[in-house]
Amino acid sequence: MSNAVEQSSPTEESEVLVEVEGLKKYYGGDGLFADPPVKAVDGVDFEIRRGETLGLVGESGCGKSTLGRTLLALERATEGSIVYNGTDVTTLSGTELKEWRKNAQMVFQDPESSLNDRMTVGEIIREPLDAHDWKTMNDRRERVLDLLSAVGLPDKHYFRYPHQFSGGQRQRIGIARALALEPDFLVLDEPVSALDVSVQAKIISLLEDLQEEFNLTYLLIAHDLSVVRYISDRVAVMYLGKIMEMGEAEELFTDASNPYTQSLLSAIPEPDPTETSRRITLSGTPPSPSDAPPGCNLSTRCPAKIKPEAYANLDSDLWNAIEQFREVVRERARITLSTSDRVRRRFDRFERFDDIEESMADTFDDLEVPERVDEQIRTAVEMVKRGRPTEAQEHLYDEFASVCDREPPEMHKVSASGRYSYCHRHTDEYEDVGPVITRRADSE
Ligand SMILES: Nc1ncnc2c1ncn2[C@@H]1O[C@H](COP(=O)(O)OP(=O)(O)OP(=O)(O)O)[C@@H](O)[C@H]1O
Repeated sequence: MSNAVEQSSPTEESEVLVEVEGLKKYYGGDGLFADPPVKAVDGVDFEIRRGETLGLVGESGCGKSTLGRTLLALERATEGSIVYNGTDVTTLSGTELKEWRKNAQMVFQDPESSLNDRMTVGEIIREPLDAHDWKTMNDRRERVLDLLSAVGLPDKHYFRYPHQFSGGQRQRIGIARALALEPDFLVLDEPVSALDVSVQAKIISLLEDLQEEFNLTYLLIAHDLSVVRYISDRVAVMYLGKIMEMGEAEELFTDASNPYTQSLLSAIPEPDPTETSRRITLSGTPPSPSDAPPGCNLSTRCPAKIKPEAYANLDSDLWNAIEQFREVVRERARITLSTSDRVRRRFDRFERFDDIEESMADTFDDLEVPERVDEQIRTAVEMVKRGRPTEAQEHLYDEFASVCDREPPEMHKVSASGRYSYCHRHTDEYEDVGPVITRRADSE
């Protein structure tokens, strides 16, 4: 248990290289009649220390690549600051931005498509040097030869073409190119996921050697959690545009605090088949990043969600059924109605959502439903049938929402090393995450 804190860590011995505050990256949403924006990154605060590897994990679409690209100013931030070595990168443009970009580069996932097949390897690696008019042509050639050697490729590859190489070799070329301008900071976006396992190990070891040799700082985006655990000093866990938990890698992997991290980690297969660990499944599907829940981002799927006071002692199956039904109504509210549907609704002829009755029956038929709950559900069903799912959604929210639906959680320091996590359960007011998840899983 802990209290909400300003972001801080007692182990902040090393120098901070990148400091991110309130960073948001939204797509679209401009204009009077536009759809709501896609909130790919929705207010993240963290820092990256010089020389460390920060792992960034989370389900597909949670905003990892967007965050990586925004940190490199390849995307313009919607809000917030990215202070790199004292400079707020979000305020740079033109020559200043071009000059800054030397410091920070990206290594892409797919070595098949990220290299231009019409250029020789030498030209590919030299291109950033040419673009920045770096020293003389002779110096550039020397630099490329040095880089080839640094990534373990012989000089003779200078005049060859990328298609003559294997995936691993192509990734070495991509890494050499990223290093050309002597950056301090690299975003590695799934750098090994397109490679065979045996090749993955070699590229990881190369990245480690280069980090040591050139004192590089890495942000490593990867979906393979074992790779992240192996290579990262610290790890940030992202869900729906927000960081849910962040801290020392080994500690986070063995003692996660946030329900989302616990669920993500429970999906890793046990190396020892005699050990059985429980898989924590999240209900439903992730909400759209253009329609995130108003409270905690995880509130629609959380395995440790807090129940509202009036229903604190409600049977777990019934509680799950209510949550499931709320999700069904939420899905209906996301459907854009055609003009004819809206006309029918106006004249009380709307029938498109009549099957909500069936969904209600499927969800609640085997359960004992108290009168108060029954009444609320039936009212919502009538609203949906009349073509007003948003009203139904609000009606269910008013009755069944808990603190998790209503308020975004604050950041809490959850370990002595300074790991932090966003969850309402990290306060003394509520039972801790672990026992709740275990009890709910046992009762299923
Ligand atoms: N240029 C864009 N325009 C509109 N939406 C975008 C754009 N780029 C990303 N998105 C949306 O932003 C959200 C986050 O995408 P992003 O690629 O950053 O996620 P991710 O975690 O890196 O996913 P993955 O692991 O699959 O690469 C997604 O909903 C995606 O569709």
